Amino acid sequence: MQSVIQVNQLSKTYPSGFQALQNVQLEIRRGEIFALLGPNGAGKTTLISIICGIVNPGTGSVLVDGLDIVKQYRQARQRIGLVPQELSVSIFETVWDTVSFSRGLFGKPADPAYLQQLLKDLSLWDKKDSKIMALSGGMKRRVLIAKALAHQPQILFLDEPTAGVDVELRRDMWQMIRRLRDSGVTIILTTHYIEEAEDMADRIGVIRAGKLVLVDDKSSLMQKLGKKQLLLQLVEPLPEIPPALAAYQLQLSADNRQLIYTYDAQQEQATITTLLRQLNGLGVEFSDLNTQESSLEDIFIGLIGDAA
Ligand SMILES: Nc1ncnc2c1ncn2[C@@H]1O[C@H](COP(=O)(O)OP(=O)(O)OP(=O)(O)O)[C@@H](O)[C@H]1O
Repeated sequence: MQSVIQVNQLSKTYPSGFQALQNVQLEIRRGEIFALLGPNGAGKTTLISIICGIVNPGTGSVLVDGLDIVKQYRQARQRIGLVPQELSVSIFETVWDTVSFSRGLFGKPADPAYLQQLLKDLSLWDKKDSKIMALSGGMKRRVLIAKALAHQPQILFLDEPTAGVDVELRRDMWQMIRRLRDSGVTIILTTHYIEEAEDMADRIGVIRAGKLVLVDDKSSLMQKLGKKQLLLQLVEPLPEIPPALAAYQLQLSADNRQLIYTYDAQQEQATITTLLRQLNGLGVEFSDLNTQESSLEDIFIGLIGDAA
C-alpha cells in the first residue's frame, strides 16, 4: 500500500529544553485507520501537531502526500483535517459560519451542498444556525469534526476523539470514521482506550516517552497478544518432557511439578483435548488444571514498561 505520510527521524525539543520526540520513524499508509497509543505526556499530540504544521519540527522531516510540511506548508496542510482535543472555535459563531469559514480558509470554493450533507451526517443540520456556545458538549465535538472535514481533506487526524464522550456519540463517531475510511480518507487517531484501537484500527503504534516503541498490524499484534497458557499441576514430578510431546513445545517448571502449554487464543480446543489424551496415554497424571491469559492491558503496560 502506498504511503501518505512519511515521518523521518523526527525529534522535537521544546524551548523549555524538554525533549518530546526522539527519532520517530513512521509511515502511514493511504486509506488506513492508524491508532497511536501511549500514556499521558508520551508525545502523541506533539507528533500530530508537527505533522499538521501547528508545532515546528525540530530535526527530521515529514512528508504529507509527498509534500514537505515546512517547505510546502500550505499544500501539505490542505490535505489534512484535524480534530483537536480542545474546542478551537469561536463560541459566538454559528455552526454554519464556522464550517463555511473553515472551508474558505483552505482556499476551497464554496459548496453549500457538501456542507449540508456533512452537517446532516453529523446530526448537526438542525443546529446550523445555533451559536456554538448554545450547543451541548457532544454537539461541540461534532462541530469540531465538521470543521475538520469542511475542506474535504484526504487525511483526518483525531486527537482523543472519544474522551469524555457518551456511548451513543462514541458509536456514531466510529460509524462515521468507518464511512470516511471507506470513502478513501486516511484516519490517524490517538486514544487511551485500547479496546477502541482494537475495534477500529488497521495498524497500531505505541509511543512512550517520545519514542515509537512498536508499530504493527492489528491482526498480527492480536495474534501475539492473544496468548493463553494451560497449567497442569502434576501428581508426581516429571524428570523431563516426554519426547512424544515435543510438538507441543511444553515447558516444565523448575520443581518439575508443573507442565505449561502456551498456545494462541484462536487455536482450536481440539489440540488441548489431544494433548490431555496423550498425557493420559503416557501415564502422566495431574491433580489440577487451569488456564491463564494476559489481558491487552497487561501487554500494553508491559510494552510501555519495557521501553523505560
Ligand atoms: N509547549 C510545550 N513546551 C514544553 N513542553 C511541552 C509543550 N507541549 C508539550 N510539552 C511536553 O511534551 C510532552 C508530550 O506532550 P504531548 O501533549 O505531546 O503528550 P500526549 O502523548 O499527547 O499526552 P496526553 O495523552 O496527555 O494528551 C509532555 O511532557 C508535555 O509536558
